Amino acid sequence: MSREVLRIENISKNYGKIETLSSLSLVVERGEMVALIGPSGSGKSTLLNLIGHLIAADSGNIYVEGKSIDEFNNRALAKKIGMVRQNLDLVPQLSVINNVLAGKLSDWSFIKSLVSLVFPMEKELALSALRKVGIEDKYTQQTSKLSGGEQQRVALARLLVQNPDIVLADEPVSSLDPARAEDVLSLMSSIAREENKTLVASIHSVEYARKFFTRVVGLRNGRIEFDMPTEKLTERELQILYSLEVG
Ligand SMILES: Nc1ncnc2c1ncn2[C@@H]1O[C@H](COP(=O)(O)OP(=O)(O)OP(=O)(O)O)[C@@H](O)[C@H]1O
Repeated sequence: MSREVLRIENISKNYGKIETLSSLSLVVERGEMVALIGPSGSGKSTLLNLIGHLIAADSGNIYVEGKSIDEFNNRALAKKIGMVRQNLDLVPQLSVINNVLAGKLSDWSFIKSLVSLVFPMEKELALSALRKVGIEDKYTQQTSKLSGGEQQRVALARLLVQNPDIVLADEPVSSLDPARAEDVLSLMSSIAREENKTLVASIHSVEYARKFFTRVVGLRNGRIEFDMPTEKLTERELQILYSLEVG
């Protein structure tokens, strides 16, 4: 079986006159952990949103396991791709367990989904995900009452229940203090490794990119500046990537 899970071919995306991504191509193989780094505004979130099919490209193609992303319906795509975003997309008024089970919604009928809001179904599934992320004891709590770090864990547990092959994460730890950020990243990368998932995440900290990812892609002005195994990354590439343009 081919190891290629994601192929991005000549993707361009403009917002008005701003060229956000410019004929960008990237191939990702199963099990890779790819960190997208680059200055603010370089196009990291836009790229992730395109792969997650939240926005459409102006031109170019994206293939998931060899099939064009446009050929997947929402349910089929949710089995392949899951996303954790800055705002986490959790429903604050719901209990932790109901937010976790939302990862299963694409599999369930509308009625089953509604009933599950009152009587959490597949409780064991949700509890085992919460156990993996270390907050099983909080399952009945209202999600809004949890700390930022705990809410990140709820989002990770929801992802475990959704169980997609490819995990996209947009700044997954930007709102956390360093100790918690390391905790969440280490959890995320060990889950990805154990379950042979593919991880593509935008990350501001080069230090975290080095520590938790196998491959690093540097974006600047919507183009790939470099793409290499993390251990090969040197100060020189970083200086060019983050240097300010004058004039
Ligand atoms: N919905 C939008 N409407 C207009 N412009 C947008 C929109 N989304 C992104 N852009 C522009 O596209 C460029 C790239 O934004 P993007 O959020 O992808 O960058 P980023 O690398 O993720 O930045 P950051 O690290 O600050 O999150 C920016 O110039 C931004 O202003």
